[in-house]
Amino acid sequence: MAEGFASAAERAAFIARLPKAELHLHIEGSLEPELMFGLAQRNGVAIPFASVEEVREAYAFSNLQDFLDIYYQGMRVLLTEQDFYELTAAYLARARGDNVRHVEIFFDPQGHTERGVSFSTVIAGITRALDEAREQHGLTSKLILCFLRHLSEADAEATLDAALPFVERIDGVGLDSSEVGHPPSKFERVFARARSLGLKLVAHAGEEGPPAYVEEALDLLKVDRIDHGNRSLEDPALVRRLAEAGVCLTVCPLSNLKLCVVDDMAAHPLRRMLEAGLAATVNSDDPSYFGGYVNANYQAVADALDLSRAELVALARNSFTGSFLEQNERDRHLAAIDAYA
Ligand SMILES: Nc1ncnc2[nH]cnc12
Ligand SMILES: [Zn+2]
Repeated sequence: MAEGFASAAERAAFIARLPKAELHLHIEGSLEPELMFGLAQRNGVAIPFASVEEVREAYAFSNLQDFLDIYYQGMRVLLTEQDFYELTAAYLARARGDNVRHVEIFFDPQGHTERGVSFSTVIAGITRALDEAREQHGLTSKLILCFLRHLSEADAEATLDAALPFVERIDGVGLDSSEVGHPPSKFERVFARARSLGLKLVAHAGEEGPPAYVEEALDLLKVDRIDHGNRSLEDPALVRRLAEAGVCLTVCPLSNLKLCVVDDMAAHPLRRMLEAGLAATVNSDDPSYFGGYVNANYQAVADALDLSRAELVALARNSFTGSFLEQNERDRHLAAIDAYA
């Protein structure tokens, strides 16, 4: 057992009560099969599954694209403001159960507007649940609009236009979907416009794509954080740069395993990232599809790598220092971690 824990059960209890932030969560990826079935029925949307068990059996992926095909199909049951509210409220309840104190949520508006669901419907449902969680439970949040990188930059520009009436409710923009063949450079102009609007910037990079995509995200998009970033480790100069600049990486262990970014959790690069001085964090990405929410991700990687108390505390601290919270809020959470640890 790692230093500081008498047993795996003691480490599990420590993780469960550790205050943490989640910085990489696609709200559409938290759609549990039970809710998918319920919404399909309520909205009269046909889905190609006969049971919840059949849905879960379909969640066997050999790469990112395999997953994305089923993820875009799943979100077709989301039609009304109430649907987006229920989806978001269900995730926030899970997050609270994992002692998550702050969340930064991605949403994919193009996955909805292309089906005729308006931007205002999506954002009204999500923000109603976020506001409720803040008022009732003190769970704070930021909202990040992701552009789908397999679509054109013109489509992303039109999406940013559609977001303008709601820009007060949006904290940042991101870049997700099929990575290889869709480098960050494709979105340089729309990210520059988002930056000029005062929005924070993040991008998925180095999940399946090469280290050069991480460099492009930094140099051309000028991102504040890198989502995933695993393949940065292939380039020692890039690792040094990320460490020196303190760039937060939002790492997603169960996602990496399910999408075959790593072959085995014991080979996960999280400890190597920490040892290299990278500001790595642990997140769930698409928890309904990948088999677990944030504590399950901490648990899986901690068990496989035998992470110590100090390493777990570092990961939780990184989740707040890498967040878009105001400094005094970050300090309040860091003090809570120190008091707990
Ligand atoms: N892990 C992931 N990578 C890229 N796009 C995504 N969309 C939802 N999850 C994603
Ligand atoms: Zn992601």
